[in-house]
Amino acid sequence: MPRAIVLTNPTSGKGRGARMRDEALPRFHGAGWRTTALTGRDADETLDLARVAAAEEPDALVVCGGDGMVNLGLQAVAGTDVPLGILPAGTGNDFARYFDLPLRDGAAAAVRILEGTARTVDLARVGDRYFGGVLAAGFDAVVNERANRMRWPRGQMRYNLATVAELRVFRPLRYLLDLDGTEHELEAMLVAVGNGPSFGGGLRIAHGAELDDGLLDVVLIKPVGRMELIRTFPKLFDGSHVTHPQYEHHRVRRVTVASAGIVGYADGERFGPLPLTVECVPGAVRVIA
Ligand SMILES: Nc1ncnc2c1ncn2[C@@H]1O[C@H](COP(=O)(O)OP(=O)(O)OP(=O)(O)O)[C@@H](O)[C@H]1O
Repeated sequence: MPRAIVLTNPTSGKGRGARMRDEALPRFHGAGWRTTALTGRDADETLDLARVAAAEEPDALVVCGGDGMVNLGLQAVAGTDVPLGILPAGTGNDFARYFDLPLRDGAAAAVRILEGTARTVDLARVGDRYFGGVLAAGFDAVVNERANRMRWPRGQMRYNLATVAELRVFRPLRYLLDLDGTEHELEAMLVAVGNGPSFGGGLRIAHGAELDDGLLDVVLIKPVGRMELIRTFPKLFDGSHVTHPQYEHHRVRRVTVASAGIVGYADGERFGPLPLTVECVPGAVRVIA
C-alpha cells in the first residue's frame, strides 16, 4: 500500500491549509493510499518534521501550504528520491503555478498527485539552503522590509501601503554582480535570480525561466522613473515587460549579487543580507506534476 506523509502549514492562505488537507485526505484513502498527517507548531518544527518524514522514504512527501511551505519541503527532499507533492493552499503559490496545479482545491490537487508523474527539476542553492522559484533583491525586498516593520494593517493591504510609501522615496541601487566569473557593476531597481519564472503570485519577473534547463535566469531592471515603474508593473503578469529597454537578462550557472544594505528574499522567505551567491543544482528534486 503506497504511503503519503502530508505536512500542513495551518497559517497558509489565511487558514486555508487545514481545509485543503481535509479535502485531500479522503482522495488518498479512496485510491488505496495510507496517509500520515502532520502539522508543526512553527516553521522550524515543520522543517524538522519534513526532514524526518523524507528519511522515512514515503511514496510522496506532500506539503499543504504556500511557497514558504513548499520551500520547507524542498529542503527536506533535495538530494533524495522522495517525490514532493503539493496541495497549493497559499496566497502566491508560484511554484505550483509553474506546474499548472489546481490552486486552493484540495480534492483536485490530491487527484493530480495520485495521477501525476514525478518530474525531475532543478533547484537554486544559497549556502546550504535551497529555493525553487525566484530570489529577488531590490525594490521588492525594500518593500518587504518596510511591510515587516509595519504593525498595521494586515495581509495584502500592508504590502500595498508599503509599496506606495516606498515608490515615493526609492532610488536605484548600486549592485556588483558576478555572473559565472564575470563582474558587472551597475545601477538597478531590482535584481532577480529565477530558477522558476514567477514570484508574488504570478508576477513573471523571470519570464522564460525553466525548471529543468540547468541554468538560473538573472534579471536586471535598470533605472526607470516612478511613473514608468507603475506603468510597467502590470506587464509582469504576462511577461511582456521583457521588451522594455531597461530590462536585461542573463542565463548563468552561478551568480553573486552584492548591494549595500539590501536583503534577498526567495520563495517569499527572507534569505538574508547581500552578498548572496546562488548556484543552480540541476535535477535536485522530483516534483509530482
Ligand atoms: N506551523 C507552521 N508550519 C509551516 N510554516 C509556518 C507555520 N507557522 C507559521 N509558518 C510560516 O508561514 C509562512 C507563510 O507560509 P506559506 O508560504 O505556506 O503561506 P502563504 O504565505 O499564505 O503563501 P505564499 O507564500 O504562496 O504567498 C512561512 O513563512 C512560515 O514561516
